[in-house]
Amino acid sequence: MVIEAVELVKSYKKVEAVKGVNLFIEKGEIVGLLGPNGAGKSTIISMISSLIKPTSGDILVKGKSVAKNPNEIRPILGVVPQDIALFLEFTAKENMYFFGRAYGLRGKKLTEKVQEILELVGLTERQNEQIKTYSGGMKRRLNIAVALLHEPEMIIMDEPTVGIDPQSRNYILETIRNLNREKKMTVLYTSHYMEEVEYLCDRLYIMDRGEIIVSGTKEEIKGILSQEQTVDIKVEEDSEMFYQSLRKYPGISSVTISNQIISIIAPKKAQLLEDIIEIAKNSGTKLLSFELQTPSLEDVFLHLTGRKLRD
Ligand SMILES: Nc1ncnc2c1ncn2[C@@H]1O[C@H](COP(=O)(O)OP(=O)(O)OP(=O)(O)O)[C@@H](O)[C@H]1O
Repeated sequence: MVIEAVELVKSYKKVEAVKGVNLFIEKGEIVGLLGPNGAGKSTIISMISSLIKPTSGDILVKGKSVAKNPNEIRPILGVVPQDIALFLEFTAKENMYFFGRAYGLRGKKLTEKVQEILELVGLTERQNEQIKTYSGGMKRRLNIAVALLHEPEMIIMDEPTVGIDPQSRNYILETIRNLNREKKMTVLYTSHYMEEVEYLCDRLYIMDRGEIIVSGTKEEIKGILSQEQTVDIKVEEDSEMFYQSLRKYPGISSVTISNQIISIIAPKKAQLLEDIIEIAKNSGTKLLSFELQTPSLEDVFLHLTGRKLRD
């Protein structure tokens, strides 16, 4: 096991940011930590990387307590923070040399490592430009490159694709996949984008308000909704009465509305569509279409919390 968190708690004066979290990450896995803003993801990462101390509980990295052995643990982990931690006036290459030296790399080894990693994140061509001229996505790619310089066994990424262009986002996702497949890198990836976690991760933990609300493989998690189905109902005009009547339908666990599409999570039963048509008729609502969806991780979150991941 590379990481094990046991009954991890972090309290601030007014908030209990992490409330007794247990999680583990095995060697070679890509594990996702998925949750909305404020769920506690960054706090967990800061505790794993020994930037902040847990209020109680412990984190073991390869069996050793982070709190007791921070200096032994840092070389094992490459941490990519949410904020860009780079020198904007420097070129990408200069930034890499600066951080490489800070990690103790010198001479040929440093030169080779810098070039290898710049190639990996797709910045070889632009390495001699000051990074203040870079796009947000390129800066994030360099941020990842810096975290890989000391050849960590595991990389921990805190929402590395927030606010960047789709091309850089895809590049980052592919880079992580390749690192895992080709270099057997263990990865902890946090995000509030369900699609990214779904694409990348073998196993995941879904967090909300400081707690892990569900964990398992994607299939296991979606299996929670195996007795239910998601139906998108398109209506001619939004109707409060139709919406409220649907909410009262037996077994319905969620009803959300956006742009004339009402999405429901309801029990799988043959009569469901007929019942919806009846409810629509009684509330004078004209239905335009139905679409049955396979449940997504977003639906599981909605089912468990009654809220959307990105509310
Ligand atoms: N230094 C701090 N002092 C007080 N409260 C804090 C501090 N750091 C985090 N919190 C609170 O702890 C909770 C969890 O925050 P955290 O940043 O870990 O969430 P997150 O899931 O990473 O969300 P985001 O994606 O917005 O970073 C939030 O309510 C936040 O306001």
